[in-house]
Amino acid sequence: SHAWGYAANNGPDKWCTDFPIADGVRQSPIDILPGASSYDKALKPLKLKYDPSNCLEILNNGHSFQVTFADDTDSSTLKEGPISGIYRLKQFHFHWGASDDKGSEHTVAGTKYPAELHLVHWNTKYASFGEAASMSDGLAVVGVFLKIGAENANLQKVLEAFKVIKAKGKQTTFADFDPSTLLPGCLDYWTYDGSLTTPPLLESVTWIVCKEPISVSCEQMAKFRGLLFSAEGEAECCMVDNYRPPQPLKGRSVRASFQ
Ligand SMILES: NS(=O)(=O)c1cc(F)cc(F)c1
Ligand SMILES: [Zn+2]
Repeated sequence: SHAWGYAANNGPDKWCTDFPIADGVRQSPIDILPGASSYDKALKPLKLKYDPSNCLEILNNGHSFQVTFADDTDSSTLKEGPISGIYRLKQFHFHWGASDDKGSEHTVAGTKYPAELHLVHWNTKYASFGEAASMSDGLAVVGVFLKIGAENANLQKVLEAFKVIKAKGKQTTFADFDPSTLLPGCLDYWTYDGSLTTPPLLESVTWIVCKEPISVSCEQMAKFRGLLFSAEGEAECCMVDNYRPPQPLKGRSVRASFQ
């Protein structure tokens, strides 16, 4: 079975064994070089509309924690930006480090942030997330960097749920959460064609990475690191460094929505 993870024996350098697309032509994340990205005046502002009542549950899946949304209607959607059509929010999750000097998946001219938020959306021209995930224009993920600073009050509700989802496989109901509270004030972004950053590493993602980070305090980051990769009854293994390092650009261009 696919026991991929982030340890030396099953981490990013080993994923190509079970998932050969790991060495594909449009893999993510990447190191974003602002000086090498090209401003595209045709890029539209992001149009994000989220309905907090679509929020369903929060779960520890053994790789990260994720908040899942009801995606049976167009009430929580991403439109415009670099995409065409309507993409529905499916879930959001994070990647983070064992210390504040690392943790993000995308980097900006080599700069690593302590964490990165991913808001995952799927193209409604397809019947489901699962079908969309196998199509080159199937998914759109909005990435938001977290930077150490003031406590982020909008994260508190998520952090409070950690006590009941500490171990792999734990989940609990999570209601009335508005993910737009986790977006930066400025929605300038870089965009490029990429992939899922975890197995199955499918090359189906239009990446939309916000230039402006949101804040997180070091105490809040410590709470992220209190989650476990391990299930109840297993030897405890802290959920940290659940990020894939940047992958080769392989000729891709990165566009900027701003000058
Ligand atoms: N980390 S990611 O956003 O690329 C991602 C999203 C997803 F819905 C499934 C995955 F396996 C990976
Ligand atoms: Zn992710």
